[in-house]
Amino acid sequence: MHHYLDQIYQELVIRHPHEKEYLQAVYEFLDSLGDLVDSDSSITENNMIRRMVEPDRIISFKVIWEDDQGVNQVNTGYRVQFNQALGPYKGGIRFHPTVNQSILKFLAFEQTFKNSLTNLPLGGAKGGSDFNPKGKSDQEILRFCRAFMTELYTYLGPDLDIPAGDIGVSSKAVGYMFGMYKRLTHRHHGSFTSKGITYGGSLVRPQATGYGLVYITEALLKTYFDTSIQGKSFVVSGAGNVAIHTASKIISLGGMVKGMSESYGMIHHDKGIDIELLSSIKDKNQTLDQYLNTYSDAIYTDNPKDLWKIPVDIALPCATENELDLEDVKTLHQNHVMAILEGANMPTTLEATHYLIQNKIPFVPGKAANAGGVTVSGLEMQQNAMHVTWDFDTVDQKLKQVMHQIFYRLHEESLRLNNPYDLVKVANILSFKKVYQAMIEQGL
Ligand SMILES: NC(=O)C1=CN([C@@H]2O[C@H](COP(=O)(O)OP(=O)(O)OC[C@H]3O[C@@H](n4cnc5c(N)ncnc54)[C@H](OP(=O)(O)O)[C@@H]3O)[C@@H](O)[C@H]2O)C=CC1
Ligand SMILES: O=C(O)CCC(=O)C(=O)O
Repeated sequence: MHHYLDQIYQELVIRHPHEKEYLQAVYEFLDSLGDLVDSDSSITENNMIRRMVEPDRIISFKVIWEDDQGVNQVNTGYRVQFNQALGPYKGGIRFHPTVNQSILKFLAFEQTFKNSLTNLPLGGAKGGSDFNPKGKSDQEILRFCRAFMTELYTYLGPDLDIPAGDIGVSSKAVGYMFGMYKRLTHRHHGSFTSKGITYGGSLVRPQATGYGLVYITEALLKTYFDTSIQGKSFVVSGAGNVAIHTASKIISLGGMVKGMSESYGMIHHDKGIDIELLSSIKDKNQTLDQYLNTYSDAIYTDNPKDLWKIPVDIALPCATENELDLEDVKTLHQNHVMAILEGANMPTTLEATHYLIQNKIPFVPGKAANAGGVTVSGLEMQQNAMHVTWDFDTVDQKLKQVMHQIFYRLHEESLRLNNPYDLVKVANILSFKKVYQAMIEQGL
């Protein structure tokens, strides 16, 4: 890494030695900026990058809620408001037992630069709690969401910070949080996205991240291979919001999804996953092995990593951070994978990312490939501000346009830099430039 950038990184290691996900995201980012720093001495003189890699603020609080047995439970809640140079803070809320400050800092950091790539006027944030919604009753989730919002609401608002959903935060949980926000503020305004359709949500928001990922996959296949999704085989990790909508869009375009996973296992169906069946298994809170009751020719294993051993044309990690490591990408490469695109945030380890770039396997990082979710969140904010509702096709077309714009800008820049197989570097450079310029112009 460039000496000056390495200095900044080493300072962060000393200040936050245990925040490995945050350090990983910052390392990947800084590692892309060397040439830019060499070409413009003002970047080192104004020291802006040092200010850019630390969040503006971290709000951390205790959440006390009552379970169904009447016992008080305690969790930790957070909101990391990373950067508001481009607009109000914006980013999802995650409920998962693994949530900690490091994970939310990495997600908020990534969100800042993802939002920059969309060209929407949005800053970056992320929040959440180590609360585990799995196995909780509806009333427990309601009580938790109310308690969480009671602590957080004062830091939110349509021109201040606008959360949305993420892992473990269903549209129901968003509704409970927004409902509490309104009780506390007496305001009904666009201070949340991924809301329900009946109270100001946007059509296409539930599908947006998955559809956006498929739109960018289409553009990549056309550009690098002059082909389409029709007849291509895929694996899609996860079986949540992003994965399910990714898989159903692929199938509707004539592609075949050969495998999907959850944290405890994976299902391989060589004739193509029946996504309606898989979704209904999920809706009934059943485990993936139930799929075999209908399709005895499918294979279930209790290791989600077996997914990456299935020979396919395209792999789409859509579950969680660091789920795709060096061994996995080597296996995919041996099996002649054509491209890998990140539906999740930072699902690929640093070593695996380097391997893909070195071996010229087209790879689109999450901050570009999964920007569809926040894009439609931006469109939801626009509709709320204008008090209008757009139909499905209108929102879908706008989403497609933004995703294609992101991809073609990255590709063009990669050609300009003579390195069409390093879209990580160009995503970081392009997103950096806009945030940097906005910070300079506002004297931040
Ligand atoms: N929702 C959105 O709009 C956006 C989401 N993202 C990112 O996409 C990813 C998925 O989010 P989302 O779909 O909303 O979350 P969900 O909670 O809806 O789904 C997550 C899914 O991933 C599975 N999973 C978790 N860990 C693993 C693992 N190690 N291997 C295989 N599967 C696993 C979960 O299984 P189980 O239930 O067994 O834990 C679950 O099926 C996250 O990285 C998120 O930050 C990015 C942009 C926008
Ligand atoms: O819609 C949003 O505000 C953010 C979505 C999100 O959390 C993400 O892009 O990771």
